[in-house]
Amino acid sequence: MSETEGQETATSPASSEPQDTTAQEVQESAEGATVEEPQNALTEKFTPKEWDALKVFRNEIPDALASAYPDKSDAKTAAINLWGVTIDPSNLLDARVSVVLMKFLRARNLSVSEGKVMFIATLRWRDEFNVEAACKEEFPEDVFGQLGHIYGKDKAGRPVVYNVYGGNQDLKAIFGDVQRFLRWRVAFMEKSIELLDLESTDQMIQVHDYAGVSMTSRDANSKNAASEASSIFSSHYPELLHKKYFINVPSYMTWIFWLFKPLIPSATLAKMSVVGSGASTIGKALLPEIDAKQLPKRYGGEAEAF
Ligand code: HEM
Repeated sequence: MSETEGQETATSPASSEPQDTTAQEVQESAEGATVEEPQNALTEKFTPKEWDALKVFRNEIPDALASAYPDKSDAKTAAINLWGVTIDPSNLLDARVSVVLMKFLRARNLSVSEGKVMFIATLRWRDEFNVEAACKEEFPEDVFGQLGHIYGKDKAGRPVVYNVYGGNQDLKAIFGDVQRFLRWRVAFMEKSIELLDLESTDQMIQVHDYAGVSMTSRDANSKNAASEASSIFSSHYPELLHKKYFINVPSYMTWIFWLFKPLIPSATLAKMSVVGSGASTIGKALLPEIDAKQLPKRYGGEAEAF
């Protein structure tokens, strides 16, 4: 049975035309007419169970928007924008909207009620945190200029995003103001998401480079920043990560990985690997995913990058 077989739950009983369920799904509108379900390469991979959950979730969206924005009188009907996608409650039949909504369902094992709670909490958090302002903020180049790099793609076209938390960085200046760091980190995450077309790519690879860090780098501020950022990502950035590598981790510090275990959902933890130091060790871990031409030389690739 193909992955898309069984999605076609509401074809017109009068229709004797054979339906091409891989190209489009057909579903019944409120008036009983059949309407086409727009598809892209990502929605075509949804399973029948995922489609079922998505259809129920769509009906909950107006109510979710009303809960997220209690002060907005037209919240149930007004379109919102999330990660560059317009979510219009009056027309949710859009492939990229389906991809975004599916992230909340997948992060909650296809439970519509839990996915809805996460969706509402994410929209509220985005307002409270003021993600829009964080994205416009100018951060001092001498502090943040070398902290994040978006460079290259993996073999499946996913963007690769590097956080250089080691190196010769002034970690005291970076983490001295935890809230400012979080605004920078969230803005950097949003910038990385802009590279996802949500048509064929909807996840990224993240790399943390810890070259040169020591136990003294882990002060109260950097620990708070790390656990707060980690909690923001698991609560409000569902299913955006394909894999995450922690590279140049000093061997005596690998245990720190396990400190995060209680904070991170097990499915996310399974996407993470700790890699030792040196270009050849790192290359061995990353080259199966990222072509040498897309991988910086210092990580065992061939690219003349940062
Ligand atoms: C000593 C200096 C270190 C600093 C300044 C630091 C900084 C950070 C920051 C800011 C985050 C937030 C998440 C993000 O930015 O994507 C983070 C997350 C994390 N760090 Fe570190 N870290 C350090 C050492 C380590 C070490 C040695 C390990 C061991 C592998 C480690 C493992 C992790 C894990 C597992 C996460 C959670 C990732 C996530 O939720 O996506 N960290 N760290």
